[in-house]
Parts: sequence; structure tokens; C-alpha cells
Amino acid sequence: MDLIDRVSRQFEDSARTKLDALEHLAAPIAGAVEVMTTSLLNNGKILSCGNGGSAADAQHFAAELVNRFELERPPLAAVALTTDSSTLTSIANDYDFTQVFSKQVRALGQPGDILLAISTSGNSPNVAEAILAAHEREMRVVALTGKGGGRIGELLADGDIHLCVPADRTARIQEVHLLVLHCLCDGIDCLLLGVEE
Ligand SMILES: O=C(CO)[C@@H](O)[C@H](O)[C@H](O)[C@H](O)COP(=O)(O)O
Ligand SMILES: [Zn+2]
Repeated sequence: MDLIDRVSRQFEDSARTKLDALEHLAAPIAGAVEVMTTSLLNNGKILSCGNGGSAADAQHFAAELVNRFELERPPLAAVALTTDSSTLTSIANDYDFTQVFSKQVRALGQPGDILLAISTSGNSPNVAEAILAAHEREMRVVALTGKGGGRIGELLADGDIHLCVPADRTARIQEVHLLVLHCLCDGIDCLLLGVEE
């Protein structure tokens, strides 16, 4: 086995998956930027969630809004629902792991807020439950999925935005998700600050 060859194939596969996704995702990403920016300008906030690597992505995105992305701007309202171990363990222990995000959405979500729901399979039950809770709270959902979108694709309502990566490998989908999150940060800054380039 030639490891260098293997690494080369991972890079090529990742780059190809990203370029293939552009055609599918450019327009809905632009739509998600507008929906998120409108919510933030109206004193809304973005709640983000996901499992495993997608939990890290949810936190990564929230940190870039609360702190900064590439430009100086005022802090923006975002909360990752993946970070409070007391809340997560008490909900999972007393109820069920499927409710770890939905209970937080019911506690924190307000009409006009946005749920950023991340799942490469589209099938994580706790992310699906968070979407149902967001709809109850009159929140719009931006869903990042792959593998055809799974159950989450079926749960989305009018006004929600589905960013489904046309790929089947979890790692490749995650790599596109990170690019999408940076496009969202860049687009939000662009709309807020009126950046031309
Ligand atoms: O990062 C990885 C795999 O690359 C894993 O931690 C992965 O995120 C976990 O298996 C998740 O539980 C998968 O959940 P999902 O993306 O299907 O919703
Ligand atoms: Zn991973």
C-alpha cells in the first residue's frame, strides 16, 4: 500500500466533491445567507446542532458569529446546542438522547430565530427532533445534510433551506459542510458590512 498515493486520492476526492457540490448548493447557500442575516438584523439568533464531527461544525459556526470571521464587526447572536454537558447529560439521563437538542430549542428558541441543523446522513434522530421543535417555535431551519437528505429532508417545511451535499461518504460531506459554513459566515459579513469583493 502506497500511503502517499492514498493521501493524494483523498485530496483529489475532496476537491472533486466540493466542485461537484457548487452547482447544487450555490443558490441555496445564498438563500441561507439572506435568511440568517435577516433574522440577525431583527434581533433573532441562530441555534446550531449536530453529532460528532457535526457537533464540532455547529460550535465552529457559532464561534465565528459570536466572535468574528475574517472582518471586524459587532458580535452576532449564535448558540451551539452541543456544548453544555450538564444540560446534555441531564436531558439524556432523565429522558432520552433524542431530546438533547429539541428541549434546548424549546427553551431558547423564539419566532424568527434560525435552527442550523447538521447531519451528514440526514437521519440523526436528535437533529430531526430539533427541527420539529423549531417548527413549533416558528423558527426557520437551515439543514446541512448529505446522502440524499434522509428523514431530515422529509421534515423540512416551506421557508426552510436544505443544503444537501450530493455525496455518500461522511468525511467528504463533512468537508463540504465546513466550506458551506465559511460561505455562510462570509456572506453574512458581506451583507452586514456591504463588502464588495
Ligand atoms: O466525524 C465523524 C465521521 O467523520 C463522526 O464523528 C460522525 O460525525 C458521527 O458518527 C455522527 O454521529 C454521524 O451523525 P450524522 O452526520 O449522520 O448525523
Ligand atoms: Zn469526521
